[in-house]
Amino acid sequence: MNRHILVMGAGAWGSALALHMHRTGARVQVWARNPATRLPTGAMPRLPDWPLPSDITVSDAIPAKPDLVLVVVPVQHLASVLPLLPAGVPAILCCKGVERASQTFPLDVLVRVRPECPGAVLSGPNFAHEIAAGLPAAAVVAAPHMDQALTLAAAVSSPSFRLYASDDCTGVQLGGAAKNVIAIAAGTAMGAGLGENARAALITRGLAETGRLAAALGGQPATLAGLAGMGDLVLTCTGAASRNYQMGLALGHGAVAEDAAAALPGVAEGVTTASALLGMARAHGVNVPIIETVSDFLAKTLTLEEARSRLLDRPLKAE
Ligand SMILES: NC(=O)c1ccc[n+]([C@@H]2O[C@H](COP(=O)([O-])OP(=O)(O)OC[C@H]3O[C@@H](n4cnc5c(N)ncnc54)[C@H](O)[C@@H]3O)[C@@H](O)[C@H]2O)c1
Ligand SMILES: O=P(O)(O)OC[C@H](O)CO
Repeated sequence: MNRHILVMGAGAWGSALALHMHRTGARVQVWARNPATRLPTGAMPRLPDWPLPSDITVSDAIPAKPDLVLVVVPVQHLASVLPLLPAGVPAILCCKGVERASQTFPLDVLVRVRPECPGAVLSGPNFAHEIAAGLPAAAVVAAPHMDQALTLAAAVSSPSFRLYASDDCTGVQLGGAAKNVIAIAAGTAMGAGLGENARAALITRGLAETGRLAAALGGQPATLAGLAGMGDLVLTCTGAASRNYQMGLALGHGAVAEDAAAALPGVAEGVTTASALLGMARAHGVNVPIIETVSDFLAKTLTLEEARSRLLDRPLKAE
């Protein structure tokens, strides 16, 4: 069947997902707020030259009844884009983070802005340029009910991009949000020359605090051992292409946060998510020392040396 897919957002991830869906044989239409100035993907330094085929239309038009919508704008802009969603069409939110103003996940934003639209999320270890190149990858589609998640995972899967289904929307969204914050910590440690041992400790203890938070928020800690948790955490904390990791590297080298963010080839969601996740954790009485340290470091209430000391000088405890 020639399914009609609308991709909202024409950045790196929206473009990669448009190419992926086009390869499955779908008819793909991309919505961009300003199609004339859509960045050709080849203009991004870390991306190979992968212009969209001419039969993927890029415009500011929203079709009335596509079969599926993929929403791929940064989390802080989600609420301004969702009112454009065609009514009654399933939407998969493909962004990773926490809305700062409301301290809520993307699916909560959808329920607030468009409660009548059925929603799901897609998250996992996926660099856009690798998906665009058709390299093998896997991710998770989570929806409130497993049958919805299975249907949507099947709608997006291909022989090179394997989608697993989950009904743990909280765990999947938390994994995608937290890994960006931990990756800033990992990059900072590497940039400051603290070494591979320090990075491995940050990844492991970052996963531990994310698991605690998942349990408190009503998610399943086991989800954090999967693709949307450990899988994405490892990729983002070790893959040089990660913008969150690059942000950390620059901070570790001594850059000012605003300059480091401006030099990135796209959005680093961890920058805005750090304080929002910390707010969520505090509201639920959960101790998240790495997320707290990244948030305070980004807010410039801690120096790098103070951040290092704060993490290492805490009382010893059982693992
Ligand atoms: N790039 C990746 O490898 C990757 C992979 C998985 C998930 N993600 C997630 O996908 C989301 C988008 O990331 P990206 O890599 O595409 O970012 P990007 O910086 O490459 O592009 C963001 C796009 O959003 C558009 N945008 C910004 N504000 C908007 C608004 N108010 N209305 C409409 N469009 C707006 C920008 O014009 C741009 O085209 C993020 O949450 C990111 O964490 C990215
Ligand atoms: O470049 P980043 O840090 O936004 O990471 C991209 C993807 O989320 C990796 O899964």
